[in-house]
Amino acid sequence: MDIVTAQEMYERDRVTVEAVGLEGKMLMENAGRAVTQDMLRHISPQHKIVILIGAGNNGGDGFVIARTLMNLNYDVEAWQVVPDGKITGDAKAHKEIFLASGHPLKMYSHSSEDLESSLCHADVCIDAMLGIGADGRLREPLAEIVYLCNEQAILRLAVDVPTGVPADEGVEKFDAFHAHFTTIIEAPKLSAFLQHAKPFYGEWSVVEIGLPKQKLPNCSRRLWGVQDVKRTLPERDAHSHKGTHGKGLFVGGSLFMPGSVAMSARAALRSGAGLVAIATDEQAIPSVSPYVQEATFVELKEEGQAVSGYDAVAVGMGLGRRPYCGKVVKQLMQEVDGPLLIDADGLHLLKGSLDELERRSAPTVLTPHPGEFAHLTGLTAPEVLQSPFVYSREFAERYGAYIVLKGPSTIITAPDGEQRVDRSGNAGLAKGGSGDVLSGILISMIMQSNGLMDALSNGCVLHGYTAELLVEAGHSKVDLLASDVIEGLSRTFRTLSS
Ligand SMILES: NC(=O)C1=CN([C@@H]2O[C@H](COP(=O)(O)OP(=O)(O)OC[C@H]3O[C@@H](n4cnc5c(N)ncnc54)[C@H](OP(=O)(O)O)[C@@H]3O)[C@@H](O)[C@H]2O)[C@@H](O)CC1
Ligand SMILES: [K+]
Repeated sequence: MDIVTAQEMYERDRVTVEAVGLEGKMLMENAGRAVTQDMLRHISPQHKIVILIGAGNNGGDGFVIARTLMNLNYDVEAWQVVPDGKITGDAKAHKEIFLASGHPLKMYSHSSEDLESSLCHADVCIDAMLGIGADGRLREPLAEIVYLCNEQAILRLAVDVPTGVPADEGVEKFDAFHAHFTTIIEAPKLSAFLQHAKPFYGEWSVVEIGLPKQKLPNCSRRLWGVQDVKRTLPERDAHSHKGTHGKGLFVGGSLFMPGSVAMSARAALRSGAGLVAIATDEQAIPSVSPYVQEATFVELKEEGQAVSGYDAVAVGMGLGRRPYCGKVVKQLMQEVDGPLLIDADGLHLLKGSLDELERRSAPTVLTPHPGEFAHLTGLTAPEVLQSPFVYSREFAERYGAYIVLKGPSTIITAPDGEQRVDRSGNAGLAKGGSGDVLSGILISMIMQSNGLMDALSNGCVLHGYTAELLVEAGHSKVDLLASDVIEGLSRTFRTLSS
């Protein structure tokens, strides 16, 4: 599923009208009816419903929704919250159809307390005030109405985008309608994945309104989910041997942090890697080896490691930040001629060798969380969280690297700017060790897949989906451990292949 900016959505609209002659008015009818159908999951004929209708096409959708619900005999009060003169074009046409159908329309005015009283007595409030056309902070009377709606103990449903939420990234502060559910039209907008905007959407779903998929412009961003994994996960060949599934090297771990690299290596094996070697401090080997009996070990040396003969290398997990570790990361960037994944302490140490990153011709994968990415880029973490799509694309393009920007919505970016978003997982993953497990799964996928983007996207979903399955099967989001996720991978692979 594509993820779009407001501009890209308008472009899709324009192409649809031009290429196949589906008019705006017809699209609005489709949109309103599809949204109504979706919202019927949350409302019943016993509910008192208030629908708030704004000036633009989002308000136009509102007229269609109100008419459809009234035709179905739902108990609906429709409120136009802007002056008549503001309603133009397709929205005006649908207002006329609404009125011609004999339905009553209430008008909001500043002095009116009626809306407040209606909201007080209602069970459900549908927000069709403002969609992707939102521009700047909410102006009156919308700001006041949104405040009123958010104050009520009422089920709040939003059409396309909750009023006040910018469709795109880059906006720091806004007030908005706090929806429990949002029905998004055609494609989720960027803000549905931003930490500070996402809560306003509540749970969201997407409805199709008849845009001609074959004719639409290509989109460089898409959502990646379990169905995509099923479609693209390589099958294990019956005639394969351990070499077929790759030999990975994990460089990391130290006397006081032996667990990280051990978990990465074990996660790689549990997700299908053929062979795994670990380069770590000599003193750490006795504590790591019982946990990953299948691995072989090499001593991590200040003067450099032998890196040939591996299909992929990961560095950084539990490595520490001792002065010589920076040299280790630099040497790997210079000498690893296959995929190199840099995580955790490796990312911290990378900051001093970004020129090496730019010089690499083999693929490099960086797996930062927003704080690590902020450190790498010189931005602040809030800046990263406000515009993660644009900053990760800029960095990926500038340094020719793959970026896996981790979070509740993980954004995976290729050096050519292609982006994929993985929303799988739960709060149980917000724990030490989760990143190490993810790195192991990613290395394993990289070694077994043809394309790097599929490998990274599938790896992220496998990690998150495993946490979901574990919580479904009895774990809680509180007790879940990173090591549970490793052992849970067997259930995930079984589920995916059934
Ligand atoms: N394929 C599609 O995409 C389809 C899209 N469709 C729907 O169209 C929606 C987009 O419609 P849109 O472009 O008319 O914008 P929309 O969000 O209704 O707002 C415009 C109005 O808001 C006002 N306004 C702006 N900022 C404001 C603020 N801060 N505070 C207060 N007011 C503010 C602005 O007022 P003005 O600046 O003129 O005073 C203007 O009148 C989209 O989300 C979807 O629901 C479907 O119908 C069919 C197919
Ligand atoms: K809305």
